[in-house]
Amino acid sequence: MLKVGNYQFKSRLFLGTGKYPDFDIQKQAVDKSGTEVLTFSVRRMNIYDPSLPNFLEKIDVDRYTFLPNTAGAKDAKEAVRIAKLAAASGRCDMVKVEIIGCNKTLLPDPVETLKATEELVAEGFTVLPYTSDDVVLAKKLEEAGAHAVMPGASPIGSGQGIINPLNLSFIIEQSSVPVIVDAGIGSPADTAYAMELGADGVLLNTAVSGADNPVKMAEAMKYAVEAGRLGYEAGRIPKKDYAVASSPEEGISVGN
Ligand SMILES: CC(=O)[C@@H](O)[C@H](O)COP(=O)(O)O
Repeated sequence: MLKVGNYQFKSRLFLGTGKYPDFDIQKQAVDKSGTEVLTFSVRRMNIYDPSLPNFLEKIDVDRYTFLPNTAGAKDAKEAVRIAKLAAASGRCDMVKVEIIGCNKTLLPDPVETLKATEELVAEGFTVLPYTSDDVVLAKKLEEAGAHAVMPGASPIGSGQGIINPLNLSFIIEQSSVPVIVDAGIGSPADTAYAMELGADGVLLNTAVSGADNPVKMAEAMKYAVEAGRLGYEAGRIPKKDYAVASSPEEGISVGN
Protein backbone atom coordinates (compact mmCIF):
# COMPACT_ATOMS: atom_id res chain seq x y z
CA MET A 1 0.00 0.00 0.00
CA LEU A 2 1.19 3.48 -0.84
CA LYS A 3 0.22 6.03 1.81
CA VAL A 4 0.24 9.74 1.00
CA GLY A 5 -1.10 11.84 3.86
CA ASN A 6 -4.50 10.31 4.67
CA TYR A 7 -4.77 8.57 1.30
CA GLN A 8 -3.95 4.94 0.58
CA PHE A 9 -3.44 3.43 -2.86
CA LYS A 10 -2.92 -0.15 -4.05
CA SER A 11 -1.46 1.04 -7.34
CA ARG A 12 1.82 2.92 -7.23
CA LEU A 13 1.32 4.37 -10.71
CA PHE A 14 -0.05 7.91 -11.07
CA LEU A 15 -1.14 8.94 -14.55
CA GLY A 16 -1.33 12.31 -16.30
CA THR A 17 -4.27 13.14 -18.53
CA GLY A 18 -2.77 15.21 -21.36
CA LYS A 19 -1.98 14.70 -25.02
CA TYR A 20 -3.87 11.45 -25.76
CA PRO A 21 -4.99 10.89 -29.37
CA ASP A 22 -8.63 10.80 -28.21
CA PHE A 23 -10.77 10.31 -25.11
CA ASP A 24 -11.68 6.68 -25.92
CA ILE A 25 -8.05 5.60 -26.16
CA GLN A 26 -7.34 7.58 -23.00
CA LYS A 27 -10.14 5.84 -21.11
CA GLN A 28 -8.90 2.40 -22.18
CA ALA A 29 -5.33 3.34 -21.24
CA VAL A 30 -6.38 4.58 -17.82
CA ASP A 31 -8.32 1.33 -17.26
CA LYS A 32 -5.40 -0.88 -18.28
CA SER A 33 -2.89 1.05 -16.20
CA GLY A 34 -4.67 0.12 -12.99
CA THR A 35 -4.00 3.62 -11.69
CA GLU A 36 -6.07 5.09 -8.90
CA VAL A 37 -4.69 8.61 -9.19
CA LEU A 38 -5.15 10.94 -12.15
CA THR A 39 -3.44 14.28 -12.34
CA PHE A 40 -4.68 17.12 -14.48
CA SER A 41 -3.77 20.72 -15.03
CA VAL A 42 -6.47 22.89 -13.50
CA ARG A 43 -5.69 25.70 -15.92
CA ARG A 44 -5.86 23.49 -18.98
CA MET A 45 -8.88 21.40 -17.98
CA ASN A 46 -12.09 22.68 -19.50
CA ILE A 47 -14.41 23.00 -16.51
CA TYR A 48 -16.08 26.17 -17.66
CA ASP A 49 -17.71 25.47 -21.02
CA PRO A 50 -20.15 22.52 -20.96
CA SER A 51 -20.35 22.51 -24.76
CA LEU A 52 -16.69 21.49 -25.02
CA PRO A 53 -15.53 17.90 -24.37
CA ASN A 54 -14.12 17.03 -20.96
CA PHE A 55 -12.30 13.77 -20.20
CA LEU A 56 -13.78 13.60 -16.71
CA GLU A 57 -17.20 13.03 -18.29
CA LYS A 58 -15.88 9.85 -19.90
CA ILE A 59 -14.83 8.08 -16.72
CA ASP A 60 -16.38 6.90 -13.51
CA VAL A 61 -15.02 9.75 -11.39
CA ASP A 62 -15.72 7.91 -8.13
CA ARG A 63 -13.11 5.26 -9.05
CA TYR A 64 -10.25 7.75 -9.00
CA THR A 65 -8.53 10.17 -6.69
CA PHE A 66 -7.80 13.43 -8.46
CA LEU A 67 -4.50 15.16 -8.11
CA PRO A 68 -4.96 18.59 -9.66
CA ASN A 69 -1.70 20.22 -10.59
CA THR A 70 -0.76 23.86 -10.74
CA ALA A 71 0.89 23.70 -14.18
CA GLY A 72 0.97 27.14 -15.73
CA ALA A 73 1.60 28.87 -12.38
CA LYS A 74 4.63 31.14 -12.46
CA ASP A 75 4.91 31.73 -8.73
CA ALA A 76 3.69 30.51 -5.35
CA LYS A 77 0.82 33.00 -5.22
CA GLU A 78 -0.62 31.73 -8.48
CA ALA A 79 -0.11 28.09 -7.49
CA VAL A 80 -1.99 28.62 -4.22
CA ARG A 81 -4.83 30.33 -6.10
CA ILE A 82 -5.08 27.42 -8.58
CA ALA A 83 -5.04 24.86 -5.75
CA LYS A 84 -7.91 26.67 -4.02
CA LEU A 85 -9.85 26.77 -7.28
CA ALA A 86 -9.49 23.00 -7.62
CA ALA A 87 -10.43 22.41 -4.00
CA ALA A 88 -13.62 24.44 -4.52
CA SER A 89 -14.91 21.56 -6.68
CA GLY A 90 -15.14 19.56 -3.46
CA ARG A 91 -13.44 16.60 -5.15
CA CYS A 92 -9.84 17.05 -4.11
CA ASP A 93 -7.76 18.37 -1.27
CA MET A 94 -4.58 16.94 -2.79
CA VAL A 95 -2.48 19.12 -5.01
CA LYS A 96 0.63 18.65 -7.09
CA VAL A 97 2.63 21.86 -6.88
CA GLU A 98 4.13 22.50 -10.30
CA ILE A 99 5.76 25.88 -10.75
CA ILE A 100 7.96 26.00 -13.82
CA GLY A 101 11.00 28.26 -13.53
CA CYS A 102 12.44 27.81 -17.02
CA ASN A 103 10.34 27.56 -20.18
CA LYS A 104 13.02 25.77 -22.16
CA THR A 105 13.78 22.95 -19.72
CA LEU A 106 10.45 23.04 -17.85
CA LEU A 107 12.44 22.60 -14.66
CA PRO A 108 10.70 23.76 -11.49
CA ASP A 109 11.37 27.00 -9.65
CA PRO A 110 12.80 25.77 -6.33
CA VAL A 111 12.17 28.96 -4.33
CA GLU A 112 8.54 29.37 -5.38
CA THR A 113 7.89 25.61 -5.05
CA LEU A 114 9.07 25.68 -1.44
CA LYS A 115 7.01 28.79 -0.70
CA ALA A 116 3.85 27.31 -2.23
CA THR A 117 4.37 24.05 -0.36
CA GLU A 118 4.60 25.89 2.97
CA GLU A 119 1.47 27.91 2.25
CA LEU A 120 -0.61 24.98 1.00
CA VAL A 121 0.39 22.78 3.94
CA ALA A 122 -0.70 25.60 6.27
CA GLU A 123 -4.03 25.74 4.40
CA GLY A 124 -4.59 22.04 5.08
CA PHE A 125 -3.92 20.62 1.61
CA THR A 126 -2.22 17.28 0.98
CA VAL A 127 0.77 18.62 -0.91
CA LEU A 128 2.93 16.79 -3.46
CA PRO A 129 5.53 19.15 -4.93
CA TYR A 130 7.16 18.44 -8.27
CA THR A 131 10.84 19.17 -7.80
CA SER A 132 14.12 18.61 -9.59
CA ASP A 133 16.32 15.78 -8.29
CA ASP A 134 17.97 18.24 -5.87
CA VAL A 135 18.66 16.33 -2.66
CA VAL A 136 18.76 19.36 -0.36
CA LEU A 137 15.57 20.85 -1.75
CA ALA A 138 13.75 17.52 -1.42
CA LYS A 139 14.62 17.53 2.30
CA LYS A 140 13.49 21.14 2.71
CA LEU A 141 10.17 20.32 1.04
CA GLU A 142 9.67 17.43 3.42
CA GLU A 143 10.52 19.68 6.38
CA ALA A 144 7.99 22.20 5.06
CA GLY A 145 5.34 19.52 5.48
CA ALA A 146 5.08 18.05 1.96
CA HIS A 147 3.18 14.75 2.11
CA ALA A 148 5.31 13.30 -0.70
CA VAL A 149 8.13 14.61 -2.86
CA MET A 150 8.11 14.19 -6.62
CA PRO A 151 11.59 14.48 -8.11
CA GLY A 152 11.88 14.46 -11.88
CA ALA A 153 13.69 11.62 -13.62
CA SER A 154 14.53 14.04 -16.47
CA PRO A 155 12.79 17.02 -18.12
CA ILE A 156 9.01 16.75 -18.59
CA GLY A 157 8.06 15.06 -21.84
CA SER A 158 11.69 14.30 -22.75
CA GLY A 159 11.41 10.53 -22.29
CA GLN A 160 15.07 10.45 -21.30
CA GLY A 161 14.45 8.26 -18.28
CA ILE A 162 16.48 8.56 -15.10
CA ILE A 163 19.50 10.75 -15.76
CA ASN A 164 20.77 10.91 -12.18
CA PRO A 165 20.03 7.66 -10.35
CA LEU A 166 22.49 8.59 -7.60
CA ASN A 167 20.57 11.74 -6.67
CA LEU A 168 17.30 9.83 -6.74
CA SER A 169 18.80 7.19 -4.45
CA PHE A 170 19.95 9.89 -2.00
CA ILE A 171 16.46 11.41 -1.98
CA ILE A 172 14.86 8.00 -1.45
CA GLU A 173 17.31 7.16 1.35
CA GLN A 174 16.75 10.39 3.27
CA SER A 175 12.97 10.72 2.86
CA SER A 176 10.43 9.75 5.44
CA VAL A 177 7.58 10.74 3.11
CA PRO A 178 6.87 8.86 -0.13
CA VAL A 179 9.07 9.61 -3.13
CA ILE A 180 7.14 9.55 -6.40
CA VAL A 181 9.35 9.88 -9.45
CA ASP A 182 7.62 12.32 -11.78
CA ALA A 183 8.43 13.34 -15.36
CA GLY A 184 10.82 12.20 -18.04
CA ILE A 185 9.97 8.49 -17.93
CA GLY A 186 10.25 7.07 -21.45
CA SER A 187 9.72 3.33 -21.19
CA PRO A 188 8.67 0.53 -18.85
CA ALA A 189 12.38 -0.11 -18.16
CA ASP A 190 12.69 3.45 -16.76
CA THR A 191 9.66 2.87 -14.56
CA ALA A 192 10.95 -0.44 -13.26
CA TYR A 193 14.35 1.15 -12.60
CA ALA A 194 12.78 3.96 -10.54
CA MET A 195 10.87 1.40 -8.48
CA GLU A 196 13.95 -0.82 -8.10
CA LEU A 197 15.84 2.17 -6.73
CA GLY A 198 13.21 2.25 -4.00
CA ALA A 199 10.81 4.93 -5.22
CA ASP A 200 7.37 4.61 -3.68
CA GLY A 201 5.62 5.38 -6.96
CA VAL A 202 5.90 6.83 -10.43
CA LEU A 203 3.90 9.60 -12.11
CA LEU A 204 4.00 9.66 -15.89
CA ASN A 205 2.11 10.98 -18.85
CA THR A 206 3.91 11.31 -22.19
CA ALA A 207 5.38 7.80 -22.23
CA VAL A 208 1.84 6.44 -22.38
CA SER A 209 -0.11 9.16 -24.20
CA GLY A 210 2.59 9.49 -26.88
CA ALA A 211 3.21 5.76 -27.40
CA ASP A 212 2.25 4.14 -30.70
CA ASN A 213 -0.25 2.12 -28.69
CA PRO A 214 -1.11 4.00 -25.48
CA VAL A 215 -3.37 1.22 -24.19
CA LYS A 216 -0.64 -1.45 -24.41
CA MET A 217 1.94 0.96 -22.97
CA ALA A 218 -0.36 1.76 -20.04
CA GLU A 219 -0.59 -1.95 -19.25
CA ALA A 220 3.18 -2.34 -19.63
CA MET A 221 3.68 0.52 -17.13
CA LYS A 222 1.38 -1.19 -14.67
CA TYR A 223 3.53 -4.34 -14.76
CA ALA A 224 6.75 -2.32 -14.71
CA VAL A 225 5.73 -0.61 -11.48
CA GLU A 226 4.78 -3.94 -9.94
CA ALA A 227 7.91 -5.75 -11.15
CA GLY A 228 10.20 -2.94 -10.02
CA ARG A 229 8.61 -2.81 -6.59
CA LEU A 230 8.81 -6.58 -6.19
CA GLY A 231 12.46 -6.52 -7.25
CA TYR A 232 13.19 -3.77 -4.73
CA GLU A 233 11.49 -5.71 -1.94
CA ALA A 234 13.28 -8.91 -2.97
CA GLY A 235 16.70 -7.20 -2.76
CA ARG A 236 18.93 -7.38 -5.80
CA ILE A 237 22.34 -9.11 -5.76
CA PRO A 238 25.36 -6.83 -5.33
CA LYS A 239 27.31 -5.99 -8.49
CA LYS A 240 30.79 -7.60 -8.68
CA ASP A 241 33.75 -6.77 -10.89
CA TYR A 242 34.54 -10.38 -11.85
CA ALA A 243 32.62 -13.48 -12.81
CA VAL A 244 31.38 -15.87 -10.16
CA ALA A 245 30.31 -19.33 -11.38
CA SER A 246 26.57 -19.83 -11.13
CA SER A 247 26.83 -23.52 -10.18
CA PRO A 248 28.56 -24.65 -7.00
CA GLU A 249 31.91 -26.33 -7.67
CA GLU A 250 32.09 -28.33 -4.44
CA GLY A 251 31.10 -31.99 -4.59
CA ILE A 252 31.66 -32.36 -8.32
CA SER A 253 32.69 -36.01 -8.85
CA VAL A 254 33.54 -36.03 -12.57
CA GLY A 255 36.22 -34.26 -14.60
CA ASN A 256 39.94 -33.70 -14.03
C1 LIG B 1 1.02 15.37 -16.32
C2 LIG B 1 2.04 15.97 -15.48
O1 LIG B 1 1.84 16.27 -14.34
C3 LIG B 1 3.37 16.23 -16.10
O2 LIG B 1 3.74 17.54 -15.86
C4 LIG B 1 4.28 15.23 -15.51
O3 LIG B 1 5.36 15.81 -14.93
C5 LIG B 1 4.57 14.09 -16.42
O4 LIG B 1 5.70 14.23 -17.21
P1 LIG B 1 5.96 13.24 -18.43
O5 LIG B 1 4.97 13.64 -19.48
O6 LIG B 1 7.37 13.44 -18.82
O7 LIG B 1 5.68 11.84 -17.94
